[in-house]
Amino acid sequence: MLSAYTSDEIRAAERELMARLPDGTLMRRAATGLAATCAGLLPRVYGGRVVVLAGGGDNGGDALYAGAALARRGARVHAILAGRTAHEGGLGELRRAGGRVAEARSGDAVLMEDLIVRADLVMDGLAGIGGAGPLREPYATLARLCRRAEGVVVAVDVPSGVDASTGEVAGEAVRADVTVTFGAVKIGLLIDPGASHVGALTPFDIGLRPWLPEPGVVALTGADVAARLPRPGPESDKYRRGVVGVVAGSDRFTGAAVLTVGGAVRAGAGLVRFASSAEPVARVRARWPEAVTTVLAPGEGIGEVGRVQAWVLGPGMGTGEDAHALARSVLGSDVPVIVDADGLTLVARDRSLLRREAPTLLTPHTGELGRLLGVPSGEIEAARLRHARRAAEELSVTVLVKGSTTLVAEEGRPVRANLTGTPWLATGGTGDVLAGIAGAFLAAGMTCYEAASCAAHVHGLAARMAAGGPGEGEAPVAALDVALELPAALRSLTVG
Ligand SMILES: NC(=O)C1=CN([C@@H]2O[C@H](COP(=O)(O)OP(=O)(O)OC[C@H]3O[C@@H](n4cnc5c(N)ncnc54)[C@H](O)[C@@H]3O)[C@@H](O)[C@H]2O)[C@@H](O)CC1
Ligand SMILES: [K+]
Repeated sequence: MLSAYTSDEIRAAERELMARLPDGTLMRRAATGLAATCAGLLPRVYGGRVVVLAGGGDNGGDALYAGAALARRGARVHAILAGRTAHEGGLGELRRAGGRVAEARSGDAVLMEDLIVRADLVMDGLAGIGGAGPLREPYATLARLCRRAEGVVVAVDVPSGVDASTGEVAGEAVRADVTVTFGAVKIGLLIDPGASHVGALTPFDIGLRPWLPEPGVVALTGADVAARLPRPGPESDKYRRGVVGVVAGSDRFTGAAVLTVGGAVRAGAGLVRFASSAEPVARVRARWPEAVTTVLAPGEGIGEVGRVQAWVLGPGMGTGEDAHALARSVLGSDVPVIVDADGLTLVARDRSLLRREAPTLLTPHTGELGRLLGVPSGEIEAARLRHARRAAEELSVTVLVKGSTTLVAEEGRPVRANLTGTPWLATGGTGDVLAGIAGAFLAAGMTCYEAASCAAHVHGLAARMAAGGPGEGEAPVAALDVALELPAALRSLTVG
């Protein structure tokens, strides 16, 4: 399990550790790790062109010390100082190692731009966990110039401009190829928009672990998911493996039903019971003969469908009066329910639907979450963590917020960030598949929190496999491809 922390938590741990070590030890450790990573990224250290962007704080200090280490190995290092002051020790060491220094406020702008664009490696030491609010000038201009860098951009601790505690980006921010982060992963490195500025995340241990608190955000690894997934034993039968009920689709939207059932079937449900109007039932029967189907008359509830251990409610079911009555019938059951898509619209209109004893998992994208909370979706995208937590608290449910970073929030537990997502997943119908997967896991006896976070992981993995790896040439995926790839994704997970 990967644990992530706020800036304040990291600082508190640093204070504890620093009190037990000679002055400057931690920065030395950090700079040594940073220099080693940078050396590995340069085609050749000797003669390599390195630009160090140094802010006025300790983040700049790390970068200057690391620059000095590279200069001692023969790299041609230029530091560009963004602050009115710079870390004294780091600057002195860089100068002694033969590094050159320019000041962003007074130096030749064209020359500095040229240095950044043509460097083999740019180290972003503008701001780390001490960064606050949108980057001011000249920090912002330097961060912007990094986009044009032809060489590799290495963020020191945090890409400057990204809020280390939340992943929020209020203005200009560095887009790094690699981020070397010290002591522990910061929350903002896992959550978009911050996460998409990180590049390859490279944690470097400086010994903080014993002083870190319980994390507020965590991410499951493949081994964590493998250890949690239900595996059939010799005693298993379809009922023990879990019966998922799916209420989805309508005469207008039949595809959502096929995809949701597909997600559940391919993720290993013992049995899927599908209930809807005649047209989606016909489509589901044709595509998934494994499913047991029931045709519901308009306004009819789920009374005759048979026993299930968890329901998936919503994809393509419509939002009219009959759909509302059906939703009430499903949410009136005493088993866990996943509410997705149209189900979320119904719940946003009538929150009384959520008053129930059994657990509920909502799976909104940011637009749907916006409707649930009465907040524009742009605000949610800019501050995902805050809104995911707020939704879980306000609605007293487990919430899985879909999007470029999928988050699972439940009151009293760390938020789980999913790391397997891929931009290829941003295509119609993939959410239906995700709801089906979560349904299969929930019916097998997992909690909403575990089922949601494991489903997000497996869903992302299946999408990546369907899209092909970077080496193989990537391609767009369709939602059904993701469902079909699920067994391979599940097979690839091994308990570590
Ligand atoms: N505290 C420690 O023991 C250690 C700290 N380390 C480094 O120290 C960093 C934290 O250092 P600091 O607390 O000095 O803070 P930072 O260096 O992260 O940030 C403060 C600097 O950024 C500038 N700044 C902040 N927000 C800005 C904005 N919006 N626009 C323009 N400039 C802005 C400030 O003026 C100041 O110069 C960590 O991220 C890490 O890189 C490491 O050396 C490991 C050990
Ligand atoms: K930085």
